[in-house]
Amino acid sequence: MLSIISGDKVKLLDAAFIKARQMRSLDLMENAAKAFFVWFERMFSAIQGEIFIFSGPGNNGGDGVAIARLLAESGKSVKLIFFQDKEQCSPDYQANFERLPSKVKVLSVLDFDFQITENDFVLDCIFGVGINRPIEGVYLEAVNKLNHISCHKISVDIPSGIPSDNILQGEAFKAEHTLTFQFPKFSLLFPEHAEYTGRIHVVDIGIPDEFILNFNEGKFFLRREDISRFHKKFHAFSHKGDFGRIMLFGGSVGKVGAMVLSSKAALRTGSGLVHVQIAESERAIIQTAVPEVMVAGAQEIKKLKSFDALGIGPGWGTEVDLAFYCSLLKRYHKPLVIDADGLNLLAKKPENLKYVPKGSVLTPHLKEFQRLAGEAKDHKERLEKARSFAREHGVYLVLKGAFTSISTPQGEQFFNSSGNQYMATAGSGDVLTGMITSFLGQGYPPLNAAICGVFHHGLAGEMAALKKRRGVIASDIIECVPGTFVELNIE
Ligand SMILES: NC(=O)C1=CN([C@@H]2O[C@H](COP(=O)(O)OP(=O)(O)OC[C@H]3O[C@@H](n4cnc5c(N)ncnc54)[C@H](O)[C@@H]3O)[C@@H](O)[C@H]2O)[C@@H](O)CC1
Ligand SMILES: [K+]
Repeated sequence: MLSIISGDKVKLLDAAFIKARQMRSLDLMENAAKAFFVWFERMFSAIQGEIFIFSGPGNNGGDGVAIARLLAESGKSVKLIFFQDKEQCSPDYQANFERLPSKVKVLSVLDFDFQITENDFVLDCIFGVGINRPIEGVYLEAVNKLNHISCHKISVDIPSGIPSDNILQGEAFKAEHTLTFQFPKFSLLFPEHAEYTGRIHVVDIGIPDEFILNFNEGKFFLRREDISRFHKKFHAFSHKGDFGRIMLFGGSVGKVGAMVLSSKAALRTGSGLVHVQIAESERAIIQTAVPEVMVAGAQEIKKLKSFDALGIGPGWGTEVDLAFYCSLLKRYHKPLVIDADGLNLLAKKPENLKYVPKGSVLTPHLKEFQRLAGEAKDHKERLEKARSFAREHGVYLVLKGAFTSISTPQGEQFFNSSGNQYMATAGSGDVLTGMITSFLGQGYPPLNAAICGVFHHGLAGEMAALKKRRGVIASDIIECVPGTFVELNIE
């Protein structure tokens, strides 16, 4: 798992690592430039355009100069455009400048005509995590011009102008791809910056995760290779009971589809037995749509404790009898999952939050979270609110969206890397509720259930989108859930 650390700690991290390894900062810059070069070759080997590298005065600019050398040595046509005289640039920038081969054409931004064509590349190495104020003057002029040119655009470490841990003030470079070193900078995960970052790629520059952990501030980035350790192992002697008995509450008149999706997703995630509690008139629908599901009667509701996990909310409606809801929460003492109308009902009467069993998983989308915790001026503040909410109520808060975050009662935050925009479709959230409830019912601790649910859900969305793109619907995501276990090699 990658630690996400703040920009001002990056310098401390670099210094500590360099000291521990008895290397030079220049060597670390070389690692970064090489990592970029390898990635670039892999991504764009088929495109033959000219490469324009815009280099600012700090070490981000220094990366650009080192990259210019590597690309030129591999036979590419490279122009380096600088903003400050060499003497005013960082020492590692200067050292790299001395090593530039003569075939790299070097010119001041003041003399550059911005003649760049569609097949060409612009590498944005103007500012990295050292940016400390909005860009202006010659930098702003260049960024504005570049943002109006159509070509391949890549930001190195972070799009220039975006502060590493805050919301952008003013303008920034708009990239198609951002190649970030070692871990994603926090602000790359904010929806406000999506039009600037393009696709985000993380490359290793040789600092081990364990080393970065020393500087961790409780934020983690979840990648594919991290997921298997959160899974429970089952064996040949495992029986239906081991895979859990769960009950889902929801599906009011006209919204039974939400329960169809949740219950199917739970079964596809591995649940042994799934009961649903739905409006009386809708029973035939669910039993036809999902014959594997059982409809709960008064007996099951009475014996709530015999269920391994509950999932509350998909399509429930807000007309639910609150006394019934509170009695569920009060009678069930194990972690459960609350989504959709289950959350809306809590937002209406926040005093009922105290009945939510500790360790439960709440899965609001941005609007539902706003109803629960109030308005936030931006995503940074929203994430802070999510962290406080999880702490205050002793729950795991899954804030859904791109880079879904999971805030824990201990104050940590995990950011998911799977998924895509095509999953923003009706019923996608109901699928996630079914999946997390399923993992919880299979005996996963709540954090593991939330992490596995969120990651597999996103991966299923990616798999569904391979053939269907914006035509993906929630049922397609469910169909791809089993394939995610195969893909991640989970038994
Ligand atoms: N471990 C890592 O993450 C590594 C980072 N490296 C690179 O180093 C970068 C950080 O380098 P620096 O700390 O030198 O920072 P930057 O390269 O981001 O630039 C900072 C310089 O720009 C000036 N500046 C800041 N904001 C400005 C503004 N709005 N207008 C004009 N000037 C402004 C500062 O006074 C300083 O001189 C990273 O983003 C990365 O690209 C790599 O070289 C090596 C390893
Ligand atoms: K940059």
